Amino acid sequence: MAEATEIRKLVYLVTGGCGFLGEHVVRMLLQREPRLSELRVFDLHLGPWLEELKTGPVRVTAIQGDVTQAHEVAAAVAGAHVVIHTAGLVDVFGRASPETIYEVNVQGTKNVIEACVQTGTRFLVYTSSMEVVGPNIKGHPFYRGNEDTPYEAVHKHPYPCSKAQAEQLVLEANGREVHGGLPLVTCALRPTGIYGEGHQIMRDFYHQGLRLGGRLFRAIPASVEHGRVYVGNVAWMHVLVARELQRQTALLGGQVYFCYDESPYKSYEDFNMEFLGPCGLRLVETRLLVPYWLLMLLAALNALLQWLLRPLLLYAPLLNPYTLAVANTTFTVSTDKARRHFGYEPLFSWEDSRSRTIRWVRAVEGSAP
Ligand SMILES: NC(=O)C1=CN([C@@H]2O[C@H](COP(=O)(O)OP(=O)(O)OC[C@H]3O[C@@H](n4cnc5c(N)ncnc54)[C@H](O)[C@@H]3O)[C@@H](O)[C@H]2O)C=CC1
Ligand SMILES: CC(C)CCC[C@@H](C)[C@H]1CC[C@H]2[C@@H]3[C@H](O)CC4=CC(=O)CC[C@]4(C)[C@H]3CC[C@]12C
Repeated sequence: MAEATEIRKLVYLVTGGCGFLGEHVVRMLLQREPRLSELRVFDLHLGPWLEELKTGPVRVTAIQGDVTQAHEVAAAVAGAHVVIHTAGLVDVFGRASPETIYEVNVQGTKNVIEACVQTGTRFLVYTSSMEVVGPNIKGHPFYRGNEDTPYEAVHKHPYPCSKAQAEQLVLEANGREVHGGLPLVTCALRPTGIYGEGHQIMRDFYHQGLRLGGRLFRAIPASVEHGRVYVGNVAWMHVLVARELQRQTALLGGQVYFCYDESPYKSYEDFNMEFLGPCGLRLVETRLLVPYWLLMLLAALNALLQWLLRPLLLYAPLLNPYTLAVANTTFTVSTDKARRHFGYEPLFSWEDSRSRTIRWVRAVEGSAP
């Protein structure tokens, strides 16, 4: 017991700690970071599940706050050794304005960096995204690429633009002098499409399938590969990189890493069927009935309706020209950079990731959409 208290001396802050990924990072830190003494969970909306975490050996501090408010961020960061910045506005459906997306994702990240500099926090891990690379607006495939694969990253949509800007800010901040005179050490993780327990879009597809009598209709050719990674492995990568950033500052500082695991390369829809299939849904082949030009037309119509209805109501369906382009462009990664740099191996096998996700979808079954 005395030993455990002796080694527990680190304070971590997780921004966005009540989100889909953030919750997994929080739980993973509590399970797998033995040097943790205090875990600060910062989010705009705090989850009630945080209460159950307050009984363990680590002090869990819930902080309701907004990353766009510099003073709130600085107060939360003060005294933390490590910040894991996952908070972000994940919106590719036109729910939020481009200004709001920029404010949260870019200004929020600037506030986190400045708070580290002002208060003397030295280690910052940023949750970036595959979207900072692509798919680009030209629809070029990125086929099993790695962090060094050349790719023309051209964005127009506010979400990837904001993530790319924020990532650049984080990487440029590496080496800046923080309060106390030591250098800031930063890195960025780029998950591909995350799946697993708590994944809202998977839940949406599941409920949509139930409404359609147990069927989903294929929209994207099976040959288009879309990179996916299990949320538990993404969380594990965050925990590991945060730990190793403190030990190997020169090697890891200023680096980017794709998040990867053993999840198979498949199309977005075929991949979802790995979980939705065992829960009773089937994917109906409709390629001949719904040609791609018709999907593009529907997506454009959705965008038009969104614009027309905006003064009256928020119309934000899953299908729009951007989501169609992302789903319809091959983007997969194949890399071992995280293994080489900080010894990352996925914690959950594909079988584990799959069965955990299926179990969660089954539990969602009774819940309202
Ligand atoms: N879901 C995915 O497939 C991927 C997500 N990412 C990135 O991972 C991170 C987490 O994403 P998810 O967990 O999927 O999203 P999420 O929406 O479930 O979680 C984001 C969290 O940030 C919080 N947040 C939003 N605005 C905030 C603000 N102004 N101040 C404080 N907290 C705020 C939200 O309340 C939420 O709890 C994001 O940065 C996202 O860009 C990257 C790649 C893929
Ligand atoms: C019937 C349609 C054509 C299918 C629509 C599926 C889309 C809603 C999703 C297909 C690909 C997803 C995105 C992708 O996984 C990459 C992402 C990374 C992020 O950082 C945030 C989420 C997302 C943009 C993700 C969003 C949903 C899709 C567009």
